[in-house]
Amino acid sequence: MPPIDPPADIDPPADIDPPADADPPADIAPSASVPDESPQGRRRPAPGPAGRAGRGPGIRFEKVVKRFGGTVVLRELDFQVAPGERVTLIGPSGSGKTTILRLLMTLERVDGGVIWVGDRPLSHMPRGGRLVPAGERHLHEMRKQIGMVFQQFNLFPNMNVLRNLTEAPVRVLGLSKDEAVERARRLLDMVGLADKIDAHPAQLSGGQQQRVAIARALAMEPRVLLLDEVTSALDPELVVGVQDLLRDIARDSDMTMLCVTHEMNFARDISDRVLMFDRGRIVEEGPPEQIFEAPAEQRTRDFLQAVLAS
Ligand SMILES: Nc1ncnc2c1ncn2[C@@H]1O[C@H](COP(=O)(O)OP(=O)(O)OP(=O)(O)O)[C@@H](O)[C@H]1O
Repeated sequence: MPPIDPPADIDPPADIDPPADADPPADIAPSASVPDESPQGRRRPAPGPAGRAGRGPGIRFEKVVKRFGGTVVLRELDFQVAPGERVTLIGPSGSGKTTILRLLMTLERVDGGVIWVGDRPLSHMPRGGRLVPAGERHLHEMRKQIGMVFQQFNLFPNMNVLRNLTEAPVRVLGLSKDEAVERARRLLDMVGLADKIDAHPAQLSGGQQQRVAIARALAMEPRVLLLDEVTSALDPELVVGVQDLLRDIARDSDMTMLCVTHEMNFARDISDRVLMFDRGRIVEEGPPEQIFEAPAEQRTRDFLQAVLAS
């Protein structure tokens, strides 16, 4: 297989050298600007609500390029997230935030560069001393670590709540039915929907459906949790309950979390760090208090003002 082909309109990145035996260092070291502990000291070694001990892996985007047709959405994007860190992506519509989550979820493939999750490339796999685009089996293995909650819930409409929560743990993780049911019951209890176990999605409010979707993501015990505008499809009175649930999850678990939201108070509460995007690039990053109270860049100020006015 040839080395990674950069798109024609982008300078080719330097060859991506897989480390000796194709194993780069274990969890990506946090960059100097990444706090190791949140100010609240909320990182706990205890198992999170998903029952898994240990921090989620670090994530690193290395010169990542994504194009849709002739449009370059991400142009050699570099950033990293420390193990267990909670990072929120903000920025104007179309700046590439959802695309970043979809690349991590392997719903989209990179057109250049490499995405690392912990010590393994997500988008590529080592072969013959080079990194080559990942095959389906590699993607399937990597995907198990990553859970995503979508704006539109994406529950299976023809399955009841219990089956929505047990289907993938049984099929993908190989749990026995009893184990999966036990896990589902525990999670439904946690999200306050134990009494809806037999309901179908259409019988639930949007807020309840989103809680089920959160429980379903956690049922896979992901080490990375991606949240994409999870409250923007909800009626205003349902937003608080879902946000409170996610605040608790962020506080109590050690997953690495990436969140896209237009809710700045929510972003402030759950993030260790905020990345401000514009046209596929990071224009500013920092702890939430810095970004929201003293943004350095005019584009960040303009964006925050526009969000406040909306
Ligand atoms: N499947 C696709 N096909 C074509 N273009 C796409 C596709 N997905 C995203 N795009 C384009 O990529 C750009 C970035 O989209 P993306 O959804 O990542 O932005 P965003 O910052 O998440 O925006 P928003 O805040 O509105 O959700 C946009 O111009 C969008 O139209």
